[in-house]
Amino acid sequence: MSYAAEKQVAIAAVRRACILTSSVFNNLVKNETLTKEDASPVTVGDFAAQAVVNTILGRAFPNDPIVGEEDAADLRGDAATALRTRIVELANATLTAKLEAGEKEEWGLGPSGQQTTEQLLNIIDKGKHEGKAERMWTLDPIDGTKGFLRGEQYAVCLSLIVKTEGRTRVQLGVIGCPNLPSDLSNPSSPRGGIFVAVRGEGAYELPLHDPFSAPGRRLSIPKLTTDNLNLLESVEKAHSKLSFNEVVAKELGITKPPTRMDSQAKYAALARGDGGVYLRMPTGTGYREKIWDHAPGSLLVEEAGGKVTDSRGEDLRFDLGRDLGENYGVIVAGEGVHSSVLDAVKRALAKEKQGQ
Ligand SMILES: Nc1ncnc2c1ncn2[C@@H]1O[C@H](COP(=O)(O)OS(=O)(=O)O)[C@@H](OP(=O)(O)O)[C@H]1O
Ligand SMILES: [Mg+2]
Ligand SMILES: [Mg+2]
Ligand SMILES: [Mg+2]
Repeated sequence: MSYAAEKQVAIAAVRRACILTSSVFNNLVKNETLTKEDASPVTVGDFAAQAVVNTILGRAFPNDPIVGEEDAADLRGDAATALRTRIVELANATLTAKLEAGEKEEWGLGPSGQQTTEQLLNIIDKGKHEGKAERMWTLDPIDGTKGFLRGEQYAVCLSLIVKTEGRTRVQLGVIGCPNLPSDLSNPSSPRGGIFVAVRGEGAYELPLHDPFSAPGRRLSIPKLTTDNLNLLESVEKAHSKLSFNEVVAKELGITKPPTRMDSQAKYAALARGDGGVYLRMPTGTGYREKIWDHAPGSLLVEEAGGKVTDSRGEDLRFDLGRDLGENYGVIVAGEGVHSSVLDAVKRALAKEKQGQ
């Protein structure tokens, strides 16, 4: 299946959300960030971007469930009036902006797209789905919120997961990276891109502001050897075990320093040929990885010629609910090096067990 209609809607939704988040960053004021129950931050940008994407998906594919990271519970009380007002203003400004190439008014866009506060809170809550369905979307409206707040990497991440022939797999992935430099080695190179993959059709990078103007650049992971590999890893020490990565790098004979980057921009960078290995091993707190943090990125890398597994070499599970299941870590690499990385991870795990 080509998922052409879904792809068009998803690209348009991610583009609008990226414009919103970029404008929020430039105008973010102090009280526009909340701390969630798990102590992680969420901003007016995360909520408003989820409202925008869910509105578009809800209009274009009303029967599809959405598994979104955020919910509106913290926005409903009197204490949240200022926050709520700002989110409504941002979401409506984004939805009502004039129609661009590839967009349709029936998706809730353009001058007639204004929503009430209640409608927007309810559409944010459409993302509360349990994550088990024959067909569902995943949305991370701002992946890497901490990176977003630092003015560094973050991504708007959308995927479509479908069960076909008994297998639940990601079929479409769209990742908007407003801050990703076109050349990672040159931070002043032009920034921003939309990364798109449809299963069986390859991975592409499109221009962020005009994604329908051209077919985009096809992505293919170059054949790297351990001499020219380097690790891509999280910035936040709490999100993955960076000390373990050092051991794996040694096992692999990698000499280049790691590239640290927030969000699924790591998957996008890898798909484009930067780095070569994204390693995300659990820190031992019992945290379970979320499907929206890996679904679009994993398809993007696979379609660019890479492989994504856990540390046992097994496929990631997108059929268990909002979590990926028990956290065995995530190993992402080009086809040619994935098995060496997996072996190195296994050796490093064995050494860790022996207390070496
Ligand atoms: N303890 C723990 N372990 C592993 N992962 C966690 C943990 N806590 C949070 N998260 C998730 O990490 C998401 C951000 O991942 P990143 O790769 O961007 O991490 S990092 O910021 O680069 O460190 C982040 O996504 P966002 O919340 O969308 O930013 C979280 O879903
Ligand atoms: Mg995330
Ligand atoms: Mg997020
Ligand atoms: Mg978050």
